[in-house]
Amino acid sequence: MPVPPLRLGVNVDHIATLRNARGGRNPDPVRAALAAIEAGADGITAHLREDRRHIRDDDMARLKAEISKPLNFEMAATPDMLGIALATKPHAVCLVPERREELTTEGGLDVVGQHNALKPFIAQLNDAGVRVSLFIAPDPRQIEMAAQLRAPVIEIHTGAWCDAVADGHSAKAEAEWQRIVKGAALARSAGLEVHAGHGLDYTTAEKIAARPEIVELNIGYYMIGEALFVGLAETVRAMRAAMDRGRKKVAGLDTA
Ligand SMILES: CC(=O)[C@@H](O)[C@H](O)COP(=O)(O)O
Ligand SMILES: NCC(=O)COP(=O)(O)O
Repeated sequence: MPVPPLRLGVNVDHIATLRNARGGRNPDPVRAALAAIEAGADGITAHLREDRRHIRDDDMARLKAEISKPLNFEMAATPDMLGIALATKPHAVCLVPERREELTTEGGLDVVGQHNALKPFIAQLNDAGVRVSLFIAPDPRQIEMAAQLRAPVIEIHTGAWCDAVADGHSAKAEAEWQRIVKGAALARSAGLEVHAGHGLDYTTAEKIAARPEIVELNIGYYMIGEALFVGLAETVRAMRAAMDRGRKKVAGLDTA
């Protein structure tokens, strides 16, 4: 059987985290999205959190207006967010759990416990032609309920696996990996499209890319961090050049 291509969705949330540290407009997550697409990203992911800690409403609107690739709008299942998503009409909405006090999205959505509450959100988004994805742990009960709820897509939360790999907890990492492998196979056999993401780096992305059931990875935080190092030297050179150009404009200046 042919192996489907694996799409890369670049999450630009943490460009906005940096921008918000100073307020203002820089660095701009839309500029980052355009650069990511130019470099080969197949789509852009952004999470409009209820507390607006990174992406803001106008970022989401600008992303939808300015990017040429699919926008994956991550959000909590709340009436306010549903209204914004229906007005924005992104390619996809990924429903995620949210707690204000968390540092990052710590677990998957409890679709088993919340199936009655989630049903109308999924139905309205489906009716609006938005592809719905549920961000869940690789837990068989959650996967089966996602299929029953008629969500076409799940995104497996890879955070627990990535944390265990990064912390060198090999037994835990292997157990989490097996959950992902089995969960991806179960989801595929239940007719779901399978995505994965959270905390992926080069090593974990390479490993999970070998799972043929998974057709999309959404990756942000690690790449934004790496981009600083890859880009810093060039940025320092550009700043040096700008300063030198300015200095040369001062008539008669002794630059020795
Ligand atoms: C749902 C998800 O995994 C991403 O949206 C990621 O969580 C973004 O980073 P924060 O969790 O820090 O908002
Ligand atoms: N849904 C996961 C995502 O968009 C990216 O997560 P991370 O790489 O920023 O941890």
